[in-house]
Amino acid sequence: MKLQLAIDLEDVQGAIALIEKTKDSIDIFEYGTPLVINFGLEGLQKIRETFPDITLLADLKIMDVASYEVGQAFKYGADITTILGVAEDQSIQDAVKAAHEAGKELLVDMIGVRDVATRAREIDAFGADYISTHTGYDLQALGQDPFEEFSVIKANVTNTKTAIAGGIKLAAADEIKAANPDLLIIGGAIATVDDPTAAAAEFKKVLG
Ligand SMILES: O=C(CO)[C@H](O)[C@H](O)COP(=O)(O)O
Repeated sequence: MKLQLAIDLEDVQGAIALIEKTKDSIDIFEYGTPLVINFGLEGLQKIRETFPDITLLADLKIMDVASYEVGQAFKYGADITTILGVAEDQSIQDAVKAAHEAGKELLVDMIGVRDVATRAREIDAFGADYISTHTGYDLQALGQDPFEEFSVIKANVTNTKTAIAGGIKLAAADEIKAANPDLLIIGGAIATVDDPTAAAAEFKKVLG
């Protein structure tokens, strides 16, 4: 199981400091959607220049103009970018093609998808690299978590690697182990605690 740290609530210097503190324990660093909105892809580029060798995911949550936007993520230093599962089939197919032609990877975020089983089978057939269940902050606030939907996704894909995200804490270690995703995406439980180095190391020790 790979561990991805989602960096959502920092500025670019804060993101750099967080990467420095956690890089011994983290496999993939996510330049989160709020950073994309606040600092653009120039912020991503600065992180890439600072850390040439880390694996970087740009969480663009693409909805349209897929080939162009996927290309921009990679031009500014990403190794992986994201498109929404609710986007048009054509957009997801274009995004997969653009990512693979660039020798990079695409993650499909299933946030907001209603018929998860059917869409998971379709995403699998499109050849995406990762498919992620994602309980967003707005539903986390209502007490929801991603584990039930994750099991539906896992049961409906054969080739696509699975990822899980949405308010996950280390207290859920047993559920995480049972779910056994290829990629575990953690934001606040590492990024917003007093000692991110220790929190990341603990996740790696228990689950990595
Ligand atoms: O994509 C996101 C929000 O849209 C977050 O990066 C993702 O939910 C992981 O963060 P957290 O563990 O804090 O929920």
